[in-house]
Amino acid sequence: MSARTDPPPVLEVRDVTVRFAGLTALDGVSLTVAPGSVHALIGPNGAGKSTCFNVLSGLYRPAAGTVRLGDTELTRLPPHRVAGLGVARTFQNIVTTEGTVADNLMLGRHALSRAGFAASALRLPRAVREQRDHRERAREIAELVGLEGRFDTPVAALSYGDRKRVELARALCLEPRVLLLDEPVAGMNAAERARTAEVVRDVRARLGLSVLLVEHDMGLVMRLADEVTVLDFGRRIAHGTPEEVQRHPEVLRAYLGTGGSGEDAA
Ligand SMILES: Nc1ncnc2c1ncn2[C@@H]1O[C@H](COP(=O)(O)OP(=O)(O)OP(=O)(O)O)[C@@H](O)[C@H]1O
Repeated sequence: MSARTDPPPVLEVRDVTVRFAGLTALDGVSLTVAPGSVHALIGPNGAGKSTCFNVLSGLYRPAAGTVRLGDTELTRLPPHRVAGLGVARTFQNIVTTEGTVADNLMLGRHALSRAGFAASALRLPRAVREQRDHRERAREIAELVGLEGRFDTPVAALSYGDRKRVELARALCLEPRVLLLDEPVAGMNAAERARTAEVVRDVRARLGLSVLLVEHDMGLVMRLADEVTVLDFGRRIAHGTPEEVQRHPEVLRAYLGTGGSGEDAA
C-alpha cells in the first residue's frame, strides 16, 4: 500500500463569493494551485483566509463561484466527499490528545478502507491483511513527518510540535493530492517552526502533492511558497511570487497602512 505517484490535478478556485448575513467574507476570489506547488494564502485578520479554506474543504457553500480539482467539481460537496476526492486539511486549533499516534493515523486511513465493517469485526483474512497494510503505511507516514519511534506513543506524551505533526500525518494518511494546511506552525517555538518547514518541504517533494498554506509566519511563507495570494476584506489584492507580493504597494498598505517590510504581519 503506497503513495499515489501520478501528479496532482490543478486546484482552481473561481470567483468564489461567501456572505454571512450582511457581510461579504469572500468577494469573487480566484486562485489556482499549480500541480506540485506550495501556494500560500495570506492577509490581515478577517481577510477571509479561513472562509476560503472552509469552502475548499466543503464546510461552507459559496453563494457564487466554483472549486474544481482537475475535471472534478468540488463546489458544494460535503467534507467527506471532498476528502475522498483527494483534498485533505489540517485545522488551526485542533491538536489531538487522545490515543496513540498509531490510533490517530489509523483513523485517517479509515476512509480508504475497502473491507466492510462486518469483515473487519469478524477478522476475515482479507480485512486482517488490509488492516496490516494500512498500519504499515501509517507507520511510513509517521516517519515521513519526523515521528519515527513515536508510533505507539500516547499523543498526550508528545511535545506540542510533535502533536501538530500528528495532525499533519493524519491528513497525509488520506493520501491526498492537495493538502490544505491551516497555520501549521501556530504556537510553535523557533526550532519547531524550522523543523515543520523542513517536514512540509520534504513531504511535498516525496509525495508530489500540492499544498495550500494559510500562515501568519511570513518568514515561513517566504521560505516555502512558490506563489502567494493576498486577501484583504474578502478581496484578492495581490498574487505572485513571495518577492513580488512583499513589494506590492496594496499589500504594504493592507498590512501596515503606509509601507515597510511586512515581516510577521500576515
Ligand atoms: N461563521 C461566520 N459568521 C459570520 N461571520 C463570519 C463567519 N466566519 C467568518 N466571518 C467573518 O468573515 C470575515 C472573514 O473571516 P475569516 O475568518 O475567513 O478571516 P481570516 O482571514 O481567516 O482571519 P484570521 O487571520 O483572523 O483567522 C470576518 O469579518 C469574519 O468576522
